[in-house]
Formats: sequence, structure tokens, C-alpha cells
Amino acid sequence: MNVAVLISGGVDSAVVVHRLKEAGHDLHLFYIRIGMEGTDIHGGDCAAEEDIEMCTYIARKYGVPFDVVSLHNEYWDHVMEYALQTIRKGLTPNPDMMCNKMIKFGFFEERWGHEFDRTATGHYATTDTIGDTVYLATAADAVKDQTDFLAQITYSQLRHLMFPIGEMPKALVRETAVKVKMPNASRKDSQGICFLGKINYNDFIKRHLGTRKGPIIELETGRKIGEHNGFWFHTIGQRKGLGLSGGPWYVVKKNVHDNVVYVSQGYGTEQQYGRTLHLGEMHFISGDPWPGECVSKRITFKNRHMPEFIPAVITRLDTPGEYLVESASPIQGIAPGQFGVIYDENSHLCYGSGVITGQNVIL
Ligand SMILES: Nc1ncnc2c1ncn2[C@@H]1O[C@H](COP(=O)(O)OP(=O)(O)OP(=O)(O)O)[C@@H](O)[C@H]1O
Repeated sequence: MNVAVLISGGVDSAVVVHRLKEAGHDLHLFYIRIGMEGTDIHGGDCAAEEDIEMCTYIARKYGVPFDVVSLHNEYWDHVMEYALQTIRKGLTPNPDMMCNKMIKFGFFEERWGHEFDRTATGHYATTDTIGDTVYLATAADAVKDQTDFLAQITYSQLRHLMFPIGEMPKALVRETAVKVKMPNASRKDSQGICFLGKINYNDFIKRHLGTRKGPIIELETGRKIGEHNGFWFHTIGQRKGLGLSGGPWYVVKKNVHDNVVYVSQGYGTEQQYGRTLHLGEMHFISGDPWPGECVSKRITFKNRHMPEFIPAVITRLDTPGEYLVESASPIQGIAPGQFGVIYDENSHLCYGSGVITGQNVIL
């Protein structure tokens, strides 16, 4: 097969190259450059240059063509804009998810990927075919599983993708890299394309949204216990960076209109811990798993990037695209704007995701 390999300079995609080459495929490697001209949010683009050098070395080692392609404007127009708009509304964005959908598998596929039989990445994910339908499925290494970042991709994107290391535990990926003398075998994980998802983006938000002081109020007592620099710096469930003494304090609610951040201590009350998630704009990657009645179907889910899959039941609501997820155990940090990712009961198939809507952000 002719395979386009998305390579980052990190160990995972390097091992993808090795495995595919061993399996006899014809490869073409691509590094996607995002490059933040003028913004310098992680100390220039040195990290990218190092990553590209690593990719060049790997391409030479395996004797395969390698191109650096730029999706800088597309990243800015789609992922950055989405992130800023979401934050402005008091919601929590998931730039990694948008980056996969719009950039890695969106514009890349449209411009370059479609010329190949498949596009391969080093994501920790797998696929499973049931009948004629292909499903996104979880990785062998549950802790490294990245299906929650992929749960917004389309069916045609999924059909074209390959995840050659999805069946391998991370330790085996590293071992393989050492064995085949990959120069990045012991390198720490790459910067990744979607740095917005990886950095503490306070500086970035400050540059774009500025600061505006407002009160921090204890939810139960209504007592003002501190000041913040703008609700947009705070996320529901957040514990660090509040600058309050006598904690731990958690952000439990925001009033966007009045620029108020509400906090509470400990994780004991129903306000801090919800048991239900309201999801809107539900996206099922491989079609609706419950095309008939959908009442209290057993599932597992994630409400952010985390290793555990939480058991729950899901019910379709009357409004199209809206679902209610009810968990037996309390759910920490339900942040409106984030995605609730839906899996089958055994946490094997990833059905898709919906946007979390909620009462704890007042617009
Ligand atoms: N700048 C980039 N250009 C092309 N592909 C990329 C880039 N960044 C990431 N990818 C692809 O997306 C996959 C997952 O990226 P992620 O940022 O999660 O990195 P990772 O899990 O640390 O993987 P790696 O070790 O390969 O960097 C990578 O394995 C690679 O296939």
C-alpha cells in the first residue's frame, strides 16, 4: 500500500515508520508545520526545527520521501479561533480534538493525504470492523489511549486512517525504538502539533483576551474570598492557580455576564460533583449505535482526557442531537464546552462525542 505517515519527531510516529516499512508498504512521511509567526508562545520555533531534523534523519534511515507542509493559516483560522471563541463564552475548549478533526485529518487529507491508500499516525487507538462497519476502538495501552482526542473525526476520515502502534503498550514502543536504534528512542514526548492543548495557555489567553478583575466567591456562603483576573482564566474543576489560602479550593461555577468565579472547598457536595452530563451536537463516528429506542443504554464515557472509563447509562432526549448521560458515581470536573466521549459498555468501541452543556456556567 501507499501510505502517508504523519510524523512528529517523537518516538511513537518513528516506530510507526519502522513497522510499516517492515510490513513492506511504500511510505511518504509528512511533518505538518503550524509555526506561530510573531506570537512566540513557546520560545520561538526551535522545538519544531529539532523535530523536523529528527524526521529528516528517520526518512534517510528508511530511505523514504519526506515533506514539511504548512497549515499555519488553517490552524489559526480554525483551531485558535475556535479555542478563543469558546473561552470567551466561559466554556472550556478542547483544541487537541479540533486539531485532529480540522488539521491533521481535515486539511491534510484534502491537500495531500487523499492521494495515498491510507494515512498513518502514532495515535494510541485502534479500529474494529463489525459487519461492514468500521469503528474507532481503544488502544491496548488503556493509560495511553487517545481515542478521546479522535472522537470528533468523520467516518470517511476514520476509513482512511491507520494506527499501527495502537495494539502496542508504550513500553514496547520504546523498546522497539531502542532495538532499531531510533535516534529519538529516549527522547521525551514531542511537542506535538497542537501546542494549545499542551501548554498552560494563560499567556496566550492574556494576550488575546486581556485581563479584568472580578471576585472569587465561596459558593456555599456567598463570601468574597479573593480576586481573579478574568473568568476566562478559570475552568470548572480547576484547583491550581487560584492564589487562595486555606484550600484546596475548586472552581465550581462561573458567571460570565458578571465576571464572577465561584469556588468551593473539597469535593463533597453535589454542586462540585455532578452525576449527569448533558450532551449536545452529538457526533457518532460510524452511525447511531441506537437507531431505534435509546433509553438507559449501558455505556462507558470520559468527560476529559483521563485514563479511566466511567460506567453510565445514556438516554436520547427529545431535542435532536441531545443526550443525557447518568453515572452511578459522581463525576469530577464537568466543564461545559468540553466533549463527553461515549464508548460501549466494555470501553472497546468509541462511538463518538457530544459537547457538554451545563448549568454551572451562567452566560
Ligand atoms: N507536527 C506534526 N506533523 C505531522 N504529524 C504529527 C505532528 N504532531 C503529531 N503528529 C501525528 O499525530 C500523532 C499523535 O500526536 P501527539 O501530539 O499526541 O504525539 P505523541 O503521542 O507524543 O506521538 P509522537 O511520539 O509520535 O510525537 C503523532 O504520532 C503523529 O503521527
